Parts: sequence; C-alpha cells; structure tokens
Amino acid sequence: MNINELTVEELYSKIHSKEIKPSEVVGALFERIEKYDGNIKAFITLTKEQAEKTAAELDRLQAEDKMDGNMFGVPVGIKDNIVTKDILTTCASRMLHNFKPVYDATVMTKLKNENSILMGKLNMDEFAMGSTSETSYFQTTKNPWNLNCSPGGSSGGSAAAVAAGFVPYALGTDTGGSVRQPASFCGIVGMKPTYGRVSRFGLIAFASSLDQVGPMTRTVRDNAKVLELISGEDKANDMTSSNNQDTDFLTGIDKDIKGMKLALPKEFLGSDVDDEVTAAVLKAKERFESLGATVEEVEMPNLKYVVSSYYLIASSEASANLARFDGIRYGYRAENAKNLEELYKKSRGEGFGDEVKRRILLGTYVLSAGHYDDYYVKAQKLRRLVSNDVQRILTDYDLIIGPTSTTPAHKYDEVEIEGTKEYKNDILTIPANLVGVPSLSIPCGLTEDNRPIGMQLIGNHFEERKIYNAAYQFETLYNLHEELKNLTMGAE
Ligand SMILES: NC(=O)C[C@H](N)C(=O)O
Repeated sequence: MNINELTVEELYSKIHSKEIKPSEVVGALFERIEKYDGNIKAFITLTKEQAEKTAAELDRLQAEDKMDGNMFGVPVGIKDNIVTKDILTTCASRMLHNFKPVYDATVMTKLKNENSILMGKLNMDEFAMGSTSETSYFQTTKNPWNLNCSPGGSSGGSAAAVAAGFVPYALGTDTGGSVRQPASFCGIVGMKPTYGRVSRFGLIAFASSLDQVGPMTRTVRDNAKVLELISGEDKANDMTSSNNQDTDFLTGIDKDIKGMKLALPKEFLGSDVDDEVTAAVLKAKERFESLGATVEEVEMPNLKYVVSSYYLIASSEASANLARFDGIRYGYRAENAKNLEELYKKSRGEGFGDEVKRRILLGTYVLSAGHYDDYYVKAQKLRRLVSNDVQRILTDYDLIIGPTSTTPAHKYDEVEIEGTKEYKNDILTIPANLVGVPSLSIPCGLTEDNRPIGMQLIGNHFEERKIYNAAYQFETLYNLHEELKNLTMGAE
C-alpha cells in the first residue's frame, strides 16, 4: 500500500478500520514532501509540528474507538489566502509576509471540526491574481508531472500538492478559474461551487462577487465529500452564503445518466483551443454518449465578452478590497517614511507586486467618476448578457460541457507569460464565475507528452449534485488517477 496514492475515502476508511494510524499517514506524507517539494515548491508554510501533535492525539482517540468527524485523521493542504489561526497566511504577497491571523476561516473551522489534519499552506499567485503561480512573492510552483511546466494558477500550489501525493485533498479558491484551470493542468478534480454555496468568511477577498472556495481532489467522489463538509449557510459571518440545505452530493452519485442532455457550445472549441484539447473533449463527448447521454452543439454568442467583463469587474472589486492593506494595521510596513501619506505610498508600493498593482490601477481608473459608466457599468451589462446565454442553455439542457482551459499546462520555455497576454486564456472558466453557477473540472485525457487535459461540467445554480453524477459516471470510463499511477512523475 502506498499511503501517498490513497484517496480521501480510502484513507478515511483505513484509519477507521484501524489498518493505519493517523500518525503513519502524516509521517508518510511529510516524508514525500521533504523528498520532492524542494523541486515542486507547492508549500509556502509547513505545519509539521502541529500536524504531528494532532496526529498523535488522533492516534490515541483511534485506540479508544472515539473516531469522531468525517475526515478523522485525513490530512489537508490549504491555499494561502484562506486564514488559519496563528498560522502564517501570506496570500503569496510581501504585503502579508508576516501575517498570522487571529481566527480561522469558516471552511477551516469546519474541517478542523471533522478532525482533518492541516499539513500546511499552499503557494498561489499573489492575491490570487494570475494563472501560473508565478506572481507569488515567494516561489514559483512547478507542475509535478513535468517540472518544466506550470501547474496553472492561481491555486497552483493546491493542485500540485494533490497531484504530487503530498496531500489527498486541498482547498483552492476560484475567482475566474483559479481552482479549475490548475486542476486541469495537474490532472486532478476541482470544483468551483455555486456562488453562496461555501462561506467566504476568512477568505482574503479578491473580487467579492466572484470568489468561491472549492475542493481539489483526485477523484470525483472525494470532491463531492469535501464539498459536502465545507458548504452551508454561515449566518453569523457571510451574508452572501445561501441557506440552501441540499448539500448531500454523494447519495445517488452513481445513478446512470441515460437521457441526460448535455450542451457543447461551439464557441468552446474555437480557434484559440489547442488541437489536442479539442480532440480530448470530442473523445469525452463520445464517452458521454456511450453512457446514454446526448450531447448537442449550442451557441454562446456572448462568450467573446467575458474576458473584458471579468477583468474590469474583478479589478474594480480588487481595488476596493485591497485598500485595507495600508501598512498601518497589519502586514508589510515600509521603513523611514516621513509622514503618513508617504507611509501608505511606500508600504503599498513595496508590499504589492506588479500584477497586483496593475489590477489596483485598472480598478481604480474604472471606478473613477469620469469612467465609471464607460467601463464598470458596461462590464456589468456584459455580465448580464453572458448570464442570459448560460441560463438560456440550461433551460433546455442539464449541463454544459467543454474544455477547462484552451491549452494544457504551458511549458515555461515555450510560452512567454507576461502581463495581460495570459488573461485571454481564462475565457472558458470565467463564465461560471460571472454567472455564479457551479463548474467542475475533471481530467479527460493526456497530450502526447503526458500533460493532463481537463474538461468542465457546468450546471445551473445549486445543481452540483447533477454535475457530480455525470462526472462520476465519466470517471468510470476514464480515470486519470488510476492511469497516472503508472506514470513516473517529473519530480521523481
Ligand atoms: N483568480 C482567478 O480565478 C484567476 C484569474 N486568472 C485571475 O487572474 O483573475
């Protein structure tokens, strides 16, 4: 048995049947992290001491048959923009390089209550702004399957850690694709839930009308299980969290999907999409048909507006949210400032990286009195048009399918990743954020040189259950987690 390859469900049941102890699991995972994370660089902070202490306590409870909690003894990695009490939470920014929060995010509290063990905090693009994990102040994460490739971003550390066998599951966050795109690049399963499904309390805000926390796992069932545990209304702390109580995603996950109606927008396979990605998605279409679903081509004419709409809205919200980092209350404070204004300017100037500054500048401009109507209001109107497209399709169809990303993981030496050039690659993930609907990325193929390819399943608001059902059935025909066991990771 290789502990590093076990899924959440396998680990949970082996711990429950006392086949393995929580401390053995934690030991095996840290051993692997110590061996390979020097190359992959998924973690910003390891919480080894606390994890070992918690595991020892859980060993004792296991011996006494007091195994409470749906994640009893199962380790987790958390993206570094989700606050963890007394544990460094940096957002991969110099601005928060020394920030130790005094409270836990709701999702963290929930996982702790289920007796999951925190292994550490995972690298990301600075303040979640980026798609390659390169804008991190600390380090660039590498794709475990090919160290010359990006793991994607912004939750690149979370995706890499799950793919590399460092943790069986991780939490990421998705504002414009940040869970799904890295999941697709690293060959794992990643969910952007319905807006409001998961509490945002303790998620350091980037764009509040778009942000959602989502699970990253190796299997569809694991993903559904994690989402069940982190979702739900958070009356006290997040008024945008929904009171929708239908959070049972596992019951009926294996029912057949005969007659399910899937829509494939023709714009999702447009000219920007890599040939190998197109081929993998068309193969996936055939697999769905062999499961008894129908797949029809549809139109999403307003897809061409999503990138502009997203970057205007997200940057506007970011410029407001990031105003709180002023060098006074917490985080980075510049030295030798002569007066208050200079302290603000120097702290923000030195604390934020280029990409974050670019978005703050753009957002501030867009929201300024003279330009608000021209840009912000227009962007909101485009958001509505996209929403109308998606709603129209989902009235006639159960789910929308398509590629997660236009390309597989980029090779660092082939693509020059710079500034706004990479923005356009988010075109396929952004619609779900603008509309607020759930979207899951699952592996659907490999390129000739063994880079994973991901496919998205987009459902209507609060229809995660339907997505998981279709994805689970798909996984019975194509399970990359099993295939990858036979591959040698780039890091090995
Ligand atoms: N945060 C995200 O969801 C990623 C997106 N590429 C962005 O830079 O905004």
